[in-house]
Amino acid sequence: MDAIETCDLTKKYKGLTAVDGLNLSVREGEIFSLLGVNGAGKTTTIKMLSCLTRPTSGNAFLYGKSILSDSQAVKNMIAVSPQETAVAPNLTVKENLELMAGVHSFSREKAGQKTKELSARFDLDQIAGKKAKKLSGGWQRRLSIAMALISQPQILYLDEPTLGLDVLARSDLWEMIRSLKGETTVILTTHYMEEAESLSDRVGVMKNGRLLFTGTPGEMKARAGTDKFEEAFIRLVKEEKQ
Ligand SMILES: Nc1ncnc2c1ncn2[C@@H]1O[C@H](COP(=O)(O)OP(=O)(O)OP(=O)(O)O)[C@@H](O)[C@H]1O
Repeated sequence: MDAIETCDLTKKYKGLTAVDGLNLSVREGEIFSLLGVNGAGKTTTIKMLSCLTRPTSGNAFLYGKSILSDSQAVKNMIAVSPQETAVAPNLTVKENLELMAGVHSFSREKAGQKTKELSARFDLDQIAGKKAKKLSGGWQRRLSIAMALISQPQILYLDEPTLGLDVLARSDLWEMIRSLKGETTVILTTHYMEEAESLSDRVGVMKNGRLLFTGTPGEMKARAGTDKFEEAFIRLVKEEKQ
């Protein structure tokens, strides 16, 4: 079964069509990057898929559950790590993870167990007692992703996961994201083409609310007739008539 399937998904804001008849499928366990220049409709798509905003028309199904008629089931299977880091600055790393476990009403025992498990898995145990505000941007983002994983989501949305990070922090986060492959379906948005190429099983390119292309990074380069991914993206987006 596809993890996500959208059927003519559309969102209009007054005179503007932000997402225009999107038909997209994302396979279970893959890392799928949604690409597009500013205003292409990526965030609006993700907002609809997370039931944060209702489509004007069309529908989407997450593991067969409709965002329109089964939004509670959809919300239970997703987690989001937003662009603005979602950590509580004055709480420690451990407290942030426990707080998130509390949000999901885990028993104290389960909260402790999940906190331990995720801290160990993502090397957060060495900084468990540190306040989040004292962490570097890369570690804050790492914590934010670990917090999103507490509920064991089937689908994880990562919005610009390495925005503004230095090259080392970025490479560490890439490793973290790669480790989720096959376990959690990951949808990520990014403006860094190197990141999309390096992490994605498949990519989708949007422009003016429409999907121009879906396929592997290799297929995208072949389609655009270049061996450079960034160049392929530019060609695809520029070639499309306004
Ligand atoms: N709440 C809103 N009201 C009116 N217009 C909106 C609203 N949200 C988004 N838009 C418009 O919809 C279009 C798509 O926006 P969206 O944020 O989905 O694009 P994006 O691809 O995520 O861009 P970026 O890469 O800059 O984040 C844009 O023209 C934007 O101005």
